[in-house]
Amino acid sequence: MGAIDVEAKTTVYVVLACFIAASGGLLFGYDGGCTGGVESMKQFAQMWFPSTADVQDTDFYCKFNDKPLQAYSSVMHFTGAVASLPASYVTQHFGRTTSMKVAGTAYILGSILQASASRTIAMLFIGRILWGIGVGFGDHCAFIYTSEMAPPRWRGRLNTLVQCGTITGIVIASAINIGTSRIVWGWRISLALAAVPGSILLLGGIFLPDTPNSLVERGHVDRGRAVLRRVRGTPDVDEEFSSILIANKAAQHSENPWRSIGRRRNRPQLVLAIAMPFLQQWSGVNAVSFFAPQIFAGVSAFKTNGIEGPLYAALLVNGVQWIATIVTVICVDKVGRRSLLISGSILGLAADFAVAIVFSLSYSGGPYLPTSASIAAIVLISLYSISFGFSWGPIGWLIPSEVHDLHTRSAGQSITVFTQLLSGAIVTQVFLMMMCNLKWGVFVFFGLWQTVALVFTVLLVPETRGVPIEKTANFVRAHWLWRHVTYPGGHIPLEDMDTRDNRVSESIRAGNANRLSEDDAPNGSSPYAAGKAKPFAEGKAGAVTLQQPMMQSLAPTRHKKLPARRSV
Ligand SMILES: OC[C@H]1O[C@](O)(CO)[C@@H](O)[C@@H]1O
Repeated sequence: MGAIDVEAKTTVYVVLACFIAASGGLLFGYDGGCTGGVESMKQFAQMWFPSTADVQDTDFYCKFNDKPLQAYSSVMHFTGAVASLPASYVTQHFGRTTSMKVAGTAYILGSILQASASRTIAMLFIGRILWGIGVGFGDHCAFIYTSEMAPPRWRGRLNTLVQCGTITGIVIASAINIGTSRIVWGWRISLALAAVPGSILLLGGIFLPDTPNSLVERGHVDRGRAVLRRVRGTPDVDEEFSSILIANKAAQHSENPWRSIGRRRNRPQLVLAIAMPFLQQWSGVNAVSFFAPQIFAGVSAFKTNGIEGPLYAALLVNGVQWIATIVTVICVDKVGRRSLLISGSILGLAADFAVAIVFSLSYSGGPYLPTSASIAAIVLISLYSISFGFSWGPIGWLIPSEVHDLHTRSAGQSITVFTQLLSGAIVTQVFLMMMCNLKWGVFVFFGLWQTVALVFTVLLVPETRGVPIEKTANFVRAHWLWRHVTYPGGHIPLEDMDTRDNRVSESIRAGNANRLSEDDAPNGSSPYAAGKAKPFAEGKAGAVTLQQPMMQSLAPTRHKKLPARRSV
């Protein structure tokens, strides 16, 4: 029995399309890297937040504990969280590329407003609100676009490009800030340059094709097939296209996706959609990415370098994260998601606790840490940053974006973007206040969240590497623990067994669906549920292959014999 490799070619075209879509991440990153640095520039601080402009003698932990400054930092996140909800509607009903256009346009307008702000601080805040809209829409569509365009074997790699875009944006903005901090009104240049990633995304929205899944979902079946042929670089796409059609057919519920996602059968996906971005943010990454210049402004090793010293430290910490993220882009489809998450959590929590120990032992009041402690802090914060870069940074986005059925995918992605940005907003808003009150304890706090993330991953995160996107939802439902949440008694119904198990698919082909469940699943337990059958077969180099009978069992006529799907 021949196995059919559904891995189509990974064409230059699809890689390029995903690169452009990944600039949805660039918007987010540029914002993060730019804002922290701009806030630490003297002219900007004197003009807009005068109480933070002269902090020479203030306590190390409390230097930047300024309410308006925190509000300016976090307003982008709050708006982004809110914007991700309408983004779901637009992405689902008007296409992924329409959301790209909205995101790019809002971001460009936000840059113009902030860079030209004078007299009233409202211009700064409105500009940042527009950036929030850009990030809410941009993150929403970028992850869905890359997941749907990518062939299964490359999905992890292409999807993690978005986070790679984010950290690239942070690094570029950190480098630009070093240059602009030497120029009078340099902060305006930093803010104006944000229009560049906005323009890339806008042009992408105008010139890129929408995904085959979105086109089919919106009734453009022929265009969907044509795009699939173009991105796969072959006319022979019938098998993949038929699974998109079937997934679309299954998705044509009359039920509202927001209601569907709350159903019992979608509970694991919903929990992953919320927990992954939540845990990603509560590991404290924004404290490091956005506030690195502020943290390092209190570190004695940099005090002689004026404003530039902390900016260099920020560049270093984000630069190592950038390298770690690229490593994951390269290896995520080989190594798998779980092992990266687990090792990242362990390294991250160790680094957090170690930073807390260094700070607690060396702090004796006053504005600066001793030099040896400063160096230790930079090394440890860099280690934390590396751990985030190869694990929760990219994979905290990847898993939630690939686990939903087509019908609930856009709503699910909104929930993820909403949770991510809301958590980011809260961390951003309270971090400087927490640092002032908890002092080194803030790093213990973040370390504890990393411990929660570790336990969550071990128990509840399924390994979705190589599973075709049309099948990940059933794959997750069948996870050894989740299946007890998804199905009454933990028994997987036959219609959800769209696995590569030959026995299942051959029996379906032979019209023995009912016999299979009686013979092979005594007491109602299925061979899959009982762990006898392997859900997915792996070919060479981790490529997932579809078995011939499985493909035939996917044909709509074969489903006639299957029991009707219940809403659980
Ligand atoms: O790389 C760090 C950055 O990435 C994000 O997690 C977004 O994916 C941000 O919250 C953070 O600042």
